[in-house]
Amino acid sequence: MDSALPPLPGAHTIPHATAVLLAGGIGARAGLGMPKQFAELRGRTILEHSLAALHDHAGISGVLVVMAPGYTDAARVVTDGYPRVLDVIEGGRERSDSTVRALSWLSTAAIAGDVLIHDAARPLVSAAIIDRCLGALKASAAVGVAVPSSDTVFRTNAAGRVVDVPPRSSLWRAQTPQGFRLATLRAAYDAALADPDFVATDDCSVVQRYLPDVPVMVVLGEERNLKVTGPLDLEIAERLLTSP
Ligand SMILES: Nc1ccn([C@@H]2O[C@H](COP(=O)(O)OP(=O)(O)OP(=O)(O)O)[C@@H](O)[C@H]2O)c(=O)n1
Ligand SMILES: C[C@](O)(CO)[C@H](O)COP(=O)(O)O
Repeated sequence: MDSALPPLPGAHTIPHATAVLLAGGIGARAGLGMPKQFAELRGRTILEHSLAALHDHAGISGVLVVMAPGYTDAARVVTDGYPRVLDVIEGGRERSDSTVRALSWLSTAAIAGDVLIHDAARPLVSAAIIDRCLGALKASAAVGVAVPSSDTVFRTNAAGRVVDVPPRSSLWRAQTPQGFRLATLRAAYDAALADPDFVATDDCSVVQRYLPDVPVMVVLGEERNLKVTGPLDLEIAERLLTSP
């Protein structure tokens, strides 16, 4: 196979996927006055931490970066040093709209196979998590990464009354990356987009809801793979980056 890039060490033994790095949000809850993916932790932007984790993994053949509208040039300054970045494109209004844009770009580029979708807001993702996700994709068409919930979770109604307390042993907190056969994720989104009530905060739920016959399997994440959402998360992530 002709390739402009040398093969990654050990790449032939590891299953491969294209990665989508979702950085299309504006970071309203972080309150920084700019998308939080440009905040620096230990001298590198959150965007670069997340990008490097995917880019440098032997199982990732290329990374498509989906960026908040108006920030693609700023993102390219970061992605320039990463030759396996396929492109930087603009995201949509919601996270799921950004995924749809990525799926459309991948179709146009005739990229098939498996895809890992990762939040740029999770800069502490480890190679071990990516390994587990890629490994599980060999047998499953949809894979989520999650950690067992250490909190009891209340489900409430609009009045704030607790209507259900699911057993904690069945509750997991979803993280990213989430891995899919591209054809499966595309089929799920095709069905979702035909639903006028479609809302989703992650991609596994789209497969789970719209392709109920496709099992979405879970592999273990890590507590340190936190999502930088509010100001406190920035402090925690900064500290975690100094410890293994
Ligand atoms: N329209 C959007 C919204 C979110 N994301 C990405 O999805 C991930 C998880 O989203 P979240 O933490 O909610 O990020 P923001 O949307 O930026 O945050 P906020 O909701 O506080 O504005 C982030 O990497 C974010 O950049 C995206 O690609 N496109
Ligand atoms: C995908 C996700 O990170 C899993 O926990 C999460 O659902 C993203 O949610 P957000 O509302 O976009 O922060």
